[in-house]
Amino acid sequence: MKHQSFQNGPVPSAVTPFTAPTVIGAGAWGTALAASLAEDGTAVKIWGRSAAVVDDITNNNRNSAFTGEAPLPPSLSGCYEMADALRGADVVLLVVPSGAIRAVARDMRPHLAPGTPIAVCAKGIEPETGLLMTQVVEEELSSHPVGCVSGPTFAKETVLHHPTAATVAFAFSPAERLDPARSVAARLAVSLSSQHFRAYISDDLVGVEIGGAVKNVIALACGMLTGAGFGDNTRAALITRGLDEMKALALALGGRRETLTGLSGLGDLTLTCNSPTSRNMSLGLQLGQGIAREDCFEGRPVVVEGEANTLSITDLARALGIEMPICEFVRAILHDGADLGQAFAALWARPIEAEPLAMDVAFAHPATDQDIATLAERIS
Ligand SMILES: NC(=O)C1=CN([C@@H]2O[C@H](COP(=O)(O)OP(=O)(O)OC[C@H]3O[C@@H](n4cnc5c(N)ncnc54)[C@H](OP(=O)(O)O)[C@@H]3O)[C@@H](O)[C@H]2O)C=CC1
Ligand SMILES: O=C(CO)COP(=O)(O)O
Repeated sequence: MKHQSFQNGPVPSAVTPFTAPTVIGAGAWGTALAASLAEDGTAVKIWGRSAAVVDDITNNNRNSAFTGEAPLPPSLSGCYEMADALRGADVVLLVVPSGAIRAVARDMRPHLAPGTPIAVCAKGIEPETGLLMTQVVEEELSSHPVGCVSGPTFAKETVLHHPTAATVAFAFSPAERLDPARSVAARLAVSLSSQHFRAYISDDLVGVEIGGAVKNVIALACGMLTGAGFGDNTRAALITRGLDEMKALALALGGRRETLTGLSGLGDLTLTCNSPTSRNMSLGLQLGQGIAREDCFEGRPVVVEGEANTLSITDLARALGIEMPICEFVRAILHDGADLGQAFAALWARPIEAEPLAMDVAFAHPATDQDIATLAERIS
C-alpha cells in the first residue's frame, strides 16, 4: 500500500492511492502503466482484445508480443471481457491508440461504476472534430472525471525499470483545489509512483495533451531530416521551433505556456525527436532515407500516431489561424506527396522572425511583415 504525503500548506495531507485500477489496452504502453500500478502488489486488471496476449500476462507474467521478456508483477491479471475488467474498478487508464479511443470509451460505458475517473494515455487529436482525447472521452462518458497521463516514456524502458517521469493531469474541483492531496491527479500520481516511476500533477489538460500530440509530428520531421543526412544542429532547430508551435496551439486552446516546458512538452519532445526507439522518429528516419512508406518497418503494421495526427493537428491550427510551419512541412510530405528537399527548402526560406516576437506577436495581431518590423522598432 502506498501512502505518501502531499505538501499542501503547513499541514501535509495523506494521499490515498487507488486500490483497484484497471488498464484498458494491453499494448506496450498499457502494459507498462499496468506494471507500474501493480509494482507494490496492488491488484491491477488489464483488458486486451487478444486472448493470447491476455493469457500471456495472466499465466506467464509477460507480454511477449509487446514488452518482450520483461517480467510483469504477479498482481497484474489479464481480462478479455470488458465487463470483467471494469467490475469494481476505482480508476481506469485508457491506453489504446488515439484512433480507437472513442469506440473503446463507448464500449466501456455500460460497465463503469458512476463517477469512476478515467485517465486517457493516448497521444493525439481526433480528426474531423479537432477534439483532444480527453474531450472525446468526456463526450462518450459525460458523468466521469476525465484526465490524462503523458510524458517522456518509452514503454520498453519503463517495464525495465529505467527511472521514468510523467505528468498526470485532471481538472481540480473547488474542494480539490483547497486540498490537492484529495485530487484524482494526486491519487493517481501516487498510485503510479514507485522507486522507478515519478508522476507529477497538473490541472492543465490542454497543455499536457497538446504537448503529447504535437511532439509526434515534430519527431517525424526530425527523423526525416536525420534520415536525409543532417545532424544535431538541424534537429535542435526543429525541436526548439517545434516547441514554439506546440505553445502557440496550446495557448490558442486555453492551455498554459509553461506546461509546454514540462515533461509532456519539452520532455517528450526531447525524448522522441532524438531517438529511433520512437516509432514516429523512426518512420521519419526511414522516409528520409528514401524508403517507400509501405516498406517502412519491413512492412509490419506499427502504431505511428503522428501520421494521422499531422492532419488533425494542422486542420485544427488552420481553423484557429495558428501557424505551424514544421507540422505543415510534415503534412506536405506525408499527405500531399511533396518532395522532401523542396518542402524543407520552403520551410527554411520562411521570412526571418525575431524569436521572442514570433510567439507574442502572433496572438495579438495576425502578424504581417510590417507588423513585425513596427514592433521590432518599438522594442529596440
Ligand atoms: N509505446 C510507448 O512507449 C508509449 C505510447 N504512448 C501512447 O499510447 C497509445 C497506445 O500506444 P502503444 O501501447 O504503444 O501501442 P501498441 O501498438 O503497443 O498497442 C496498441 C494496443 O491497442 C490495441 N488496439 C488497437 N486498436 C484497437 C481497437 N480498435 N480496439 C481495441 N484495442 C485496440 C491493440 O490491440 P491489437 O494488438 O489486438 O491490435 C494493442 O493492444 C498511443 O497513443 C501512444 O502514443 C504513450 C507513451 C508511451
Ligand atoms: O510517446 C512516446 C514516448 O513518450 C512513444 O513515442 P512513439 O509513439 O513515437 O514510439
